[in-house]
Amino acid sequence: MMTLNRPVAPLARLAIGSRAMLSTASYSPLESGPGMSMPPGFDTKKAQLTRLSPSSPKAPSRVSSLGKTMPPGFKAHVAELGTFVLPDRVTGSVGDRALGKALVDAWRRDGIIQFAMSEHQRKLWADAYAASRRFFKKPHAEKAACVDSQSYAGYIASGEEVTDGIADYSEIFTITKDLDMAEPRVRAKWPCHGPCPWPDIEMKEPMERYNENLGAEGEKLLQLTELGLGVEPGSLTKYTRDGWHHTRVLRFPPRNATNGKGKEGRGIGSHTDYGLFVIAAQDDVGGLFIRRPHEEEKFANWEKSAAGLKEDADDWYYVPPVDGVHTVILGDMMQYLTRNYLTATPHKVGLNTKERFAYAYFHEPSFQAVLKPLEGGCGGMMQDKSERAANGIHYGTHFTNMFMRNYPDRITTKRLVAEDRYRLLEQPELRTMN
Ligand SMILES: O=C(O)CCC(=O)C(=O)O
Ligand SMILES: [Fe+2]
Repeated sequence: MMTLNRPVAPLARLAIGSRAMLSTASYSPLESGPGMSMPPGFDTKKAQLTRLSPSSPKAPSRVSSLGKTMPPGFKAHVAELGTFVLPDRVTGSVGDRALGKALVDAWRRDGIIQFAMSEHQRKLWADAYAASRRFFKKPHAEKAACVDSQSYAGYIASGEEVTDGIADYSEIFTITKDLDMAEPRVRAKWPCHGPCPWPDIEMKEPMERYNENLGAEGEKLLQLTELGLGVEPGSLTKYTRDGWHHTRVLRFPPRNATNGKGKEGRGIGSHTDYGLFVIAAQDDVGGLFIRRPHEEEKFANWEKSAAGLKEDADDWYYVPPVDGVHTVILGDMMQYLTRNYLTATPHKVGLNTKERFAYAYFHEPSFQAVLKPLEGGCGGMMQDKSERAANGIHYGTHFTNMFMRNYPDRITTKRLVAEDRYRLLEQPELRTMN
């Protein structure tokens, strides 16, 4: 794997294969190959030069093969990312600060970062992947029985989810906070609160183990982000006490074996996710595309749907599968908190020639959190002095809005509406963190 090495960020350690080196995440030149072509009018030479800092030692010498897995029929650049290594603990050391800054810079430049899985995480992902394959192989009726009328956890059939008015082909098992019927918030009929309808222990145990680990990773990333932004420690992590973290375990059918409910070749339409970060793992098939931050591309998904944004444009970046890494993209709440200094990463999924499995863990604020934009940090660059930016956002309302929008026909949405649960979101106890 070839990476552009920049002489920056002294302590942003990168592991490439077995070698560790110093650099930040970066993009390689584009690549042409089967099923790929250059976007019209794109000048590779210029692109390479603009991605290198003036003092970069040399331009890349060969074109990567990572783009070979890109789903057919898509035009996109290939994102070749360096791989960060996260420390076991964040202490606020000089090294942590440098790493935090490098992460923030990479998100601002690329919209995505990639970090190495530990040996333990490789095992957790392998077990979750095996459980996912096992689950999705089950007969339809068995999978379809995994629903709950109070939570959005459970099975979503291919063609059931809607993004920007078009059915997605992803088949999903969603995991939300698993709360039994006696739990006070479930008894009080809080929207989206209820049990997770696990099919069996073989699915539950590995997924819970993996999620717990990713939860700790998410907290570490938040602490590093605080350091990178130069805001008070706790400015972000105060929102994730009892965070409304959730997971989407995903399977995508091959492009020639769909049920015809969606659009040819489209797995999930262009969208942004809702919270702080999405930490994701994918198998070796390939299908994920992202957009880099663009000054002129303005969106705020919590106000007006960003779904469908530039879906058919040519300037997407394909995120090739790399063994042993997690990727991290940003969500709506990170954009809101930083007043657009960090923006949510628009992304979409294409269908490949083979079925594809992926795992997306969403590190989120508490359902009850009312978020306010961060103060200070980044030399005053986090600016949006509008009243709108100062009002605060109730994360639970944003989450509920998004799930009602994605699953208009699901039993959970119907019950929420029939029982007028939505109005509870205004109550003070749903807006006060414990
Ligand atoms: O399949 C992927 O890699 C990403 C899935 C995704 O965007 C989502 O579940 O929201
Ligand atoms: Fe997503």
